[in-house]
Amino acid sequence: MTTVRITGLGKRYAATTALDDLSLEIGTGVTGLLGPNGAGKSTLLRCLATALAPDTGRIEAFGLDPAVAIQRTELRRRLGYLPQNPGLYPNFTAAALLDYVAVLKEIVDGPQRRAEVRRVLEEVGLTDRAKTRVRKLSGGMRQRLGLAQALLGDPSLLILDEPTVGLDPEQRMGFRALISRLGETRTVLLSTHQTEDVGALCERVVVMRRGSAIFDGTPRALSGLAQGQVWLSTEPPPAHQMYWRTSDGDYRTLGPQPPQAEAAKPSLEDGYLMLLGPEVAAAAR
Ligand SMILES: Nc1ncnc2c1ncn2[C@@H]1O[C@H](COP(=O)(O)OP(=O)(O)OP(=O)(O)O)[C@@H](O)[C@H]1O
Repeated sequence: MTTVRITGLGKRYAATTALDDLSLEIGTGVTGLLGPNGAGKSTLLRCLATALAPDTGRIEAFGLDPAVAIQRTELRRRLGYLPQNPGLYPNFTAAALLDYVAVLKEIVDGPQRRAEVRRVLEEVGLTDRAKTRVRKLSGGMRQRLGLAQALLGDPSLLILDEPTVGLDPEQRMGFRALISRLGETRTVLLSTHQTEDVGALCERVVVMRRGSAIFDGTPRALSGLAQGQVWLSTEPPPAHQMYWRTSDGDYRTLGPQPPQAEAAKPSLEDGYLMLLGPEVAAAAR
């Protein structure tokens, strides 16, 4: 079911076009945003979180238009946002910070607020750090606290800007399980640079480049873009080809078949790199 409709969204910062006539419909479940640095992912998430007003175009979420003040307030009640740099007050304890945000989220009843703070701490596995000051938490713990504040009030729309950044592999697994579960009944839009996150988490992936969506489909369809174009060999391919060394010491090549190379099953990363090929190759030079 479509819950968010974005139509012709545009945003410029001086001479930079961050969003270029972007249209997108998002529904219940987890949708992943992939794209190179500067593609406009954070700008899109900020606009959706009502933290930034677009220059042109329209957003409609749960039938609410954030350009209209009263509807914007109602939408804010229904969304949780994890920004790229959440700026958590360093001298607050984890629990005090969540209590503070819970007040801002209009959870005014004391016992209800304390129960909600306990619930979100539990969700992100930080119960034993409730009394630790933010400045003493590790980067991964701060990231989990950032997610916890987004979960306060059980929002229907979760907007998560690079939620798995700074997490170790075990925490990443835990986060993926939590986000997948949240996506069963909510609309979750997240940005990431990790193609594995998208494969593990998202029913749908949107690839952005220079403010536009250049791919919109399932993770399987994104992998499929590299079908018949992925090769493994023990010897390096010709230098002009796009290739890299794998952890097994083999060479993985994208594009035409190099000499003595065998066909390999495409991964999501292969599909993504095929899509962005010329740009990635140019950046590597
Ligand atoms: N506050 C700002 N002032 C000026 N330019 C900005 C500002 N925020 C973003 N930009 C520019 O807008 C473009 C899109 O940036 P944005 O942060 O949305 O991209 P992104 O896809 O999230 O990138 P990343 O993956 O590096 O986080 C970039 O060229 C960026 O330099």
